[in-house]
Amino acid sequence: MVIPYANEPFTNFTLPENKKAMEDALNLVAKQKGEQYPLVIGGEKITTEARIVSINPSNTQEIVGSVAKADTNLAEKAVQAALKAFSTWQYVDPAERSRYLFKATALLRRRKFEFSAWLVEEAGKTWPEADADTAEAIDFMEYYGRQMLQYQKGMAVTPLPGEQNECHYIPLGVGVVIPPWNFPLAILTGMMAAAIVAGNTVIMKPASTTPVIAAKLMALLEEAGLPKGVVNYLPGSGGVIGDYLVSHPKVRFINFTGSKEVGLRINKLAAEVAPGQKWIKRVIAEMGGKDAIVVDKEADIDEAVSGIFASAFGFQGQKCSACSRAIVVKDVYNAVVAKLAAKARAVQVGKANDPSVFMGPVIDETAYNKILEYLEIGRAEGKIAAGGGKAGEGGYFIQPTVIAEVAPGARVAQEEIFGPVVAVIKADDFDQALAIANDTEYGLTGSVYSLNRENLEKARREFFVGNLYFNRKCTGALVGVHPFGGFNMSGTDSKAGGADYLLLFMQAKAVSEKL
Ligand SMILES: NC(=O)c1ccc[n+]([C@@H]2O[C@H](COP(=O)([O-])OP(=O)(O)OC[C@H]3O[C@@H](n4cnc5c(N)ncnc54)[C@H](O)[C@@H]3O)[C@@H](O)[C@H]2O)c1
Ligand SMILES: N[C@@H](CCC=O)C(=O)O
Repeated sequence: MVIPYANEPFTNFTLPENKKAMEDALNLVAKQKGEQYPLVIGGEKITTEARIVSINPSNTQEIVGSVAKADTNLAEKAVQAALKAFSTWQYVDPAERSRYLFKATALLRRRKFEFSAWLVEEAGKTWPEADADTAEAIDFMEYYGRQMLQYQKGMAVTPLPGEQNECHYIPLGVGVVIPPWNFPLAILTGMMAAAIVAGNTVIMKPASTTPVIAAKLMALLEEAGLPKGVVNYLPGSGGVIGDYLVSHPKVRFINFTGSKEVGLRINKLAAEVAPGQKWIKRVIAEMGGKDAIVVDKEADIDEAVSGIFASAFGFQGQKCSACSRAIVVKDVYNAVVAKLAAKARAVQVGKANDPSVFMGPVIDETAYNKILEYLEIGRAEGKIAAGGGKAGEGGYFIQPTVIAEVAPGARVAQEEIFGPVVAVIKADDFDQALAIANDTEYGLTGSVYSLNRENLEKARREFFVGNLYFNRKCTGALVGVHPFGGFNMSGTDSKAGGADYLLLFMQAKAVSEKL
């Protein structure tokens, strides 16, 4: 008997005991900084001469840790280990598989502050953002564990006299899990947990900027007693081992979350049938966004500004769900720009481990330079109303930036910047605002601030995004509550954290016996 599912509560850091627990966790992490982590293949720990070094984006002089780096030989070894583990794991009772997740969740809950502290130091997440990432990882394991108990019952079929019929779910095989760095615990955990609880075995290739938190997750799974080879931890270059694994004839599915460019490449590679391959590979690809918040002339302007601010600048705008376009009806445009710019100018940017900071660094030098380039593009395409440059030395700090007077087709209004930058676009009326919102190749999240029921209903029908919100921010989907995934170039709309998600990792077998 499992207790009903409920979302993990967020931590209130204004309570002295929680603040102290987080400070203790950061101290613990500080003592472990610089440590080395091996690959884990079929339970065997393997070190390599080649390394991936993880740098603290708040302090680029500091090494968070270094991990072994797999080549294609080790990738092959990982496929073989996962195949071997699959031969038994596929027949383990689904309820038993769920229990491994419940145990791992219990362990993670006990060490919640510690995992959040690693996210602060390795990903540059502020305390609340790190806490939300850890809470979501907990939710994914709890939720998918319970979902598997439902799917275990099979699909309902129509009774036929003289036959005994059933339709039950079986796993697919060996999968490759390729996560992004921006939710390096939650998304990785969710993608891995769904696949294994459904009876598959996986190779987990973490993002190269956040491999240490993934090593911590691997250790947690081992502590939970997960059989060897069910999950294999394989950091390495995306271009080298990523391509090798995606093209491998024995790989049955790829569970990817990341950029449009890499997602499309994986989709194309996976579609080619390799010699010895006897299935069509399944690709789950969740990709980028260019998400919009529409503000109607009949709206609570202060609420709208708060929603845009939180969605555009939370975790430095590095969320696929981030608001990178605010589309405002002309009657309230100037008021929204002025209030948003004032709020952005008041933001404190600094080291993520400082609890007084609202915005930490962006992830790495490549992101830093790319965002700074977009700020220059934005300067030419619109009017910088706040921010527009670097925000300090020693780490990858960028000011929260508001670009006003941007045309809907401008590059900063069309391309995913993945940083703390929002383009504010003026619309003549609500219908035009909605048309501008839909005029993008992406379709992930969107939000509408309006007090006009007719306009809300129009948006409900016509705003073409996978996750639509009214009168609230467009980030922060909760597992079980807001199944997550987008349309068009935002991906395959897999609806992570939704009741259908596990079906992506299973196939249904109908069995009929004549009585
Ligand atoms: N839709 C969603 O649910 C969602 C969630 C989070 C992030 N994202 C998107 O992710 C992007 C940011 O993440 P990122 O910078 O890590 O993305 P990315 O595409 O650069 O990398 C994602 C992963 O792919 C790997 N990779 C790179 N080349 C590969 C290859 N040739 N074969 C296989 N794997 C390869 C990387 O090592 C990494 O683990 C943004 O576009 C963001 O919108 C989407
Ligand atoms: N699920 C997260 C976004 C994940 C992508 O970065 C949200 O809803 O904000």
